[in-house]
Amino acid sequence: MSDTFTDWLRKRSEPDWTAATSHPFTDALLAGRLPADAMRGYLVQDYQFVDSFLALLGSALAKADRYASRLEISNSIAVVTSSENTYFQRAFEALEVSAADRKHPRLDPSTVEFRSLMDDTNANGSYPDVLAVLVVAEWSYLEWAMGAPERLPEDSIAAEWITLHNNPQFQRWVGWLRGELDRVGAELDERDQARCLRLFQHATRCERDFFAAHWPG
Ligand SMILES: Cc1ncc(CN)c(N)n1
Repeated sequence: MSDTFTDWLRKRSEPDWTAATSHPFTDALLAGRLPADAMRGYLVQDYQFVDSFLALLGSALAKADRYASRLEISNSIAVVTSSENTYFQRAFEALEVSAADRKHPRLDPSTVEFRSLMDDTNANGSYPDVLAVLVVAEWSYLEWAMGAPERLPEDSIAAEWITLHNNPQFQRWVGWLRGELDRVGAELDERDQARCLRLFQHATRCERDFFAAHWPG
């Protein structure tokens, strides 16, 4: 069977893709041996990531070429703004994150870089461009989280972060998102496909660097 557009994007993003999806940070998270300080720092920065990520989902919603796609995207927006948001609030309580760090933490350079990629794609990108960045953010998370052992970490903050990213609804969403980029990507000319590839590669490096910034090893 021939490669889909997203298979091609991913292959052309190696070795960064593998570095982002089998990082020592996620290996430790899955094994239940990630230090609480590392998880706290990561989640504080990730909450800032989620702000721009949500705006990027909104950009996809606005730029989509059909109503059925808008419905799929709005389902994902509902998850980010409900179960994922309450997860952050509970995790911040459990990890004793200060009010200042919940709202206005000092941003790590890896957060700044990822946010500016998302904000720029939101402001200037086409629908396929936006999808390219979203696909990396969601597919890479699905991939590491699917490596979860049968016995999840006892720590509920770690366990829940894993299941948020490998549950059947999330698997279905990532499958849809990839299919959507395969659909609209097939219509692009070579120049526009190359721009999607550059965005995909940039987002993959951002994912790798985000984990590296919080890995104490
Ligand atoms: C950095 C990052 N990338 C992706 C995801 C999954 N939406 C996330 N929560 N954080």
